[in-house]
Amino acid sequence: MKTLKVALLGCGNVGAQVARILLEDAEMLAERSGAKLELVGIAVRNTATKRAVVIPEGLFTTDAEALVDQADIVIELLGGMEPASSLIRRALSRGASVITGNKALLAAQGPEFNVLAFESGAQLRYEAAVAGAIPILRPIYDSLSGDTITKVMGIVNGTTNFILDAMDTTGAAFADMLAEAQELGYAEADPTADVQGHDAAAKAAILASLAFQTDFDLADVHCEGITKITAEDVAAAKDAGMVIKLLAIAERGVNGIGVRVHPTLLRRTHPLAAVHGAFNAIFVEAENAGELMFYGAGAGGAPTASAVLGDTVAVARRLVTGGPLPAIALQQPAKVMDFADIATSYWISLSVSDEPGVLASITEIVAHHGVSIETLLQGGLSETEDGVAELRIVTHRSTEAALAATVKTISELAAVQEITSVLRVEGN
Ligand SMILES: NC(=O)C1=CN([C@@H]2O[C@H](COP(=O)(O)OP(=O)(O)OC[C@H]3O[C@@H](n4cnc5c(N)ncnc54)[C@H](OP(=O)(O)O)[C@@H]3O)[C@@H](O)[C@H]2O)C=CC1
Ligand SMILES: N[C@@H](CC=O)C(=O)O
Repeated sequence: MKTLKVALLGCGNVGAQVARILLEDAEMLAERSGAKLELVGIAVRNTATKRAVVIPEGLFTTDAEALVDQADIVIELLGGMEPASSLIRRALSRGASVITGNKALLAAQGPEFNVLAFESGAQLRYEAAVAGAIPILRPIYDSLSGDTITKVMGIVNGTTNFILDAMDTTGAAFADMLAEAQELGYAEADPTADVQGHDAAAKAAILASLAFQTDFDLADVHCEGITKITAEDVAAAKDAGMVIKLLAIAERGVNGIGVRVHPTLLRRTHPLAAVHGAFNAIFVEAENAGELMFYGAGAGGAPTASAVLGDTVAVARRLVTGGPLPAIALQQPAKVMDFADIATSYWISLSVSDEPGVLASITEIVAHHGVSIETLLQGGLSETEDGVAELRIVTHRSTEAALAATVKTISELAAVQEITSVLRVEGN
């Protein structure tokens, strides 16, 4: 049986689990690959660090370049831009195949890596980069290649779902749940990438690129994180039979493809509302397949390692059987829809002076901007002791531009004391 040399870059949350599986399940992996997968080394920053799993000491090295230069397959799980980018380029340039979970790097440099891989005949796979253990990239790119995808919408960040879910179900505090997500190995090395939405935005760019056969990068994704979501927002949503989730949405519109990440209100009857903890789920709509939903563990060492090993076996099989790689698909230039043109509906929560005519003025403003009201929550105005009343409005779908203008004009009304929150609503 052929032996393929595997270099592992990184031995953190995910890398340590990949090493464990490569060592513990070597026989099973060899049977499935048709080749012995020999772990020849693990590059880390500090070889003395105690690891989550027992790994022979002799495997560790700080010389990542030398390790890459002797490998048939390089698994990059360092995270960040450098040295990950240079090491991936080094591997691909010499024809070694690369597996990575580094969505931030792929969203920035994926097209260049694809070209390098094509030129040298190397394989590049990155199923772990989006939604942890869930097989989503291969289904989108391969299984649905005979269909036309119209929309991809999902929860693709485990850390933020873990935080928002805990705020909703137990009333836990944002900061406490972020610390726990870090402890459990869900968060990025710099967790601001999770809570500010950048991790989900990178995944949205990758999903959109594969779903719509065009190259999107981070700059094409409208991105809002969850740092402004308060306990009051979560409670108000709950009160209205809704839940707040951070969604990544890529959809075909009249003027192109819109890709966005933002906190979104969902009715509790929506399937995505039932995605708890660090789980992820992705809805795909295609012209002929209709609606599909993919669900599973979206973060964490072992679940993510499962996706990495799936790619490793797939790469090894091709290295064993040989044969030409499929020709690289000619990517169309991205026609990114202007965010202002995207159609959505708004939840507007505001406090107003409890005086006659307020409701009529607000209704008039909304209509003036061509927007229509779907629901006035809590029956419209509900009086409080100090003459201030809370009002919650859910609009029908309209353009972002019209909705933002509506909110601005409402905020200028003398009777409006504060716009307490503006969130988007999906699935109504
Ligand atoms: N955690 C998760 O749930 C998921 C993570 N990913 C992605 O997988 C990748 C790895 O994530 P994760 O395992 O959580 O990250 P960790 O921060 O836990 O681990 C990173 C590893 O890389 C090593 N490393 C970092 N920089 C260098 C360097 N300059 N030279 C040598 N070694 C270096 C570290 O070495 P040392 O230990 O010595 O410090 C560590 O072993 C990231 O791209 C992440 O986005 C993808 C899906 C899910
Ligand atoms: N930090 C990420 C890890 C997986 O991609 C997340 O929380 O989803």
